[in-house]
Amino acid sequence: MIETVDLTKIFKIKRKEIKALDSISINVEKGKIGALVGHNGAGKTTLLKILSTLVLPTSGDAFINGYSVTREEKKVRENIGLVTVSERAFYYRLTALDNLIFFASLQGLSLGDARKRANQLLDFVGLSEWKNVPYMKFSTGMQKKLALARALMTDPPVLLMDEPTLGLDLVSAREFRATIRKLKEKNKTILLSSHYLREIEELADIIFLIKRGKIVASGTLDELKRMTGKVLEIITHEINDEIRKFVIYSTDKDYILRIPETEIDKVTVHYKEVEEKDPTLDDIYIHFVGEVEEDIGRGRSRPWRLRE
Ligand SMILES: Nc1ncnc2c1ncn2[C@@H]1O[C@H](COP(=O)(O)OP(=O)(O)OP(=O)(O)O)[C@@H](O)[C@H]1O
Repeated sequence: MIETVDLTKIFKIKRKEIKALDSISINVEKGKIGALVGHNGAGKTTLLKILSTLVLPTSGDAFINGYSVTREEKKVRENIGLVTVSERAFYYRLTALDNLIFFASLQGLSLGDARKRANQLLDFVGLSEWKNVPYMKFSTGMQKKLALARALMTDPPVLLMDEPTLGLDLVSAREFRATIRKLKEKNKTILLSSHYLREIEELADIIFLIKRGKIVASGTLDELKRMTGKVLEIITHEINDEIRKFVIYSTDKDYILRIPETEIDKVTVHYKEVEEKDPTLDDIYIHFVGEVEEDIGRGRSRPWRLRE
């Protein structure tokens, strides 16, 4: 299980303070997949780093299977596998197999056990054929698979993945998602961050929407859909700053917008056609997270009204 309680992280650079996480409380139950979703700089990586004991929180605490990241670092490390995006995480000249054996030896596995486990995991992530190839020849997809294999070397119950499919082609991303689903079947608890809403829709049991270090909404996809309500799909030929974030498609003459019913009273839109739809995760994201700059320098000096 993964739990955070009022987790706050403030970075201090010279005299400036950046609140990367602001009182975050989340919970991912055993055997479930949680997804962190938010803009660049929202705080997702910082949260994953705190959970993997790489960064200490300023206040609050986080627990991996009940072990505190601030007081029981060693126990936490035994319980987690971290999959990060850094390509420099492996030795370039060593083969995939030797890399895994090297890292396993750091974690205290005997050479025999490490070799056996490394071979099993290379098979599990689909890299068996490449096990004797130096890491420097690996594509991004293969690097990610190897990072996952390394995270699984000690068979940890909890996996933390920062953008696991970033930079992967369609087929590699699909394969990677299938592997993540297999891990769920093995009862692993997973927290991942992603920018790909389709991926989150496919994988996540619980979704956490983060905006500027705060959780602005969380729940299953169905719960978030209910919170967002119906969405109006509108065709209009006029656009303004208030509604720009809702545009999903534009032609020479028209814009197609999707605006949650609950927000329609707050904006001005002259429309030609309107149709009521169920919300997608894109609509949910725009509703709760929106544009990060949305409220900077744009005072809402008058109430916005829908006019036909
Ligand atoms: N070591 C650090 N020192 C100072 N500020 C930092 C540090 N790490 C992160 N930050 C700041 O904390 C905030 C959150 O960053 P974080 O990397 O956690 O966001 P993110 O949601 O993972 O973004 P991305 O999607 O771009 O990876 C940002 O404003 C970032 O600039």
